[in-house]
Amino acid sequence: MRLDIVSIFPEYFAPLDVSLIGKARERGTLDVRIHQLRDWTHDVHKTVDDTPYGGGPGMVMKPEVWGEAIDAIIAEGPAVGGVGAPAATPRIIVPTPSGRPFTQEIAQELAAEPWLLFACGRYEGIDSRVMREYGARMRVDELSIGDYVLAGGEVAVLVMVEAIGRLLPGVLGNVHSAVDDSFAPGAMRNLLEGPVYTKPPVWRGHEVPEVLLSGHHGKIARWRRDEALRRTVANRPELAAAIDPETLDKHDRKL
Ligand SMILES: N#Cc1c(N)n[nH]c1-c1ccc2c(Cl)cn(Cc3cccnc3)c2c1
Repeated sequence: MRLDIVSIFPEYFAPLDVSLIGKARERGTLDVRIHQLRDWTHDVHKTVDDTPYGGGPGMVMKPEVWGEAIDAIIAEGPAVGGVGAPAATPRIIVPTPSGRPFTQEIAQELAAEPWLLFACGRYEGIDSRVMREYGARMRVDELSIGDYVLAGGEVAVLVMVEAIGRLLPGVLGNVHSAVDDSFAPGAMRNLLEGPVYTKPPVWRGHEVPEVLLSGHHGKIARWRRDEALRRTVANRPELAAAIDPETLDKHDRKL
C-alpha cells in the first residue's frame, strides 16, 4: 500500500518511523510519503490560507495550492499493492470534524486499498471546492475520528494510519489479534475487550482471576466473553444494545 500525506506540519508524522508502521515501511509493506503543502506555493510567504467568504472567524485553506499538490502527487502514480489491479488514482481521505465517523469497519475497507492520499488541513478547514474537484473523478472520504475538536487533521491521520496499518498482512505479529479486535465485524462486533492479566499471579495482594490459571480453555473463553459483555454494558450501553444475541449464541457454541 502507498500512503501519501500532505500537511503544513510534516514533522507531526515522525511517529510513523517507529514501531509497527516503521517496521512495515522498512519491509516495504507500506510506502509512506510525507509532503509539505507549502512546496506548492509561489509567493515569498508560502501562503496557504485566506479569509473565509461570507465572513466568520479564522482562515480557510486556499484551493489552488491543494489542487497543485494533489495533481502533482497523482502524476507520480500509479500505485501497486493492496488487493486488485494497480491504482491510477488514490482514494483521498480528508479528516474533518464534520466527517463520517471513522470506524474499525472503515479501517478494514481502507486497508484493502492500494493507494490512499490523506489531505491534512488546518485553520477552519480546506476550501470545499477541493473535495468537489477530486470527488468527480475518484473516491473522496471526509472522515472524523471522534466528537471533539482538534486543531487540524494531523493527529486524526496518525490515528487512521495506525488503525489501517495494523490490519495489513504481516504488520501484526499475531495474525489473530486483528480478528479478535473489538469493533471488528463478526463474533466480537460491538463487544469491548475484557480485562487482561500477566505474571505475577499475585501483585500487591491483587490476585489474577482463578479461572485464568485453570487451564480450562472452555471456562476461560466463557469468562472472557462474560467480562467483555459486562464491560460493554457498563462503558458502552449503546453497543451492548446492538449486540445480536444470535452472534453471542454462536460465540458460546464455540466455547
Ligand atoms: N478528523 C477529525 C477531527 C476531529 N475528530 N476533531 N477535529 C478534527 C479536525 C480535522 C481536520 C481539521 C482541519 Cl482541516 C481544521 N481543523 C480545526 C477545526 C476547528 C474547528 C472547526 N473546524 C476545524 C480540523 C479538525
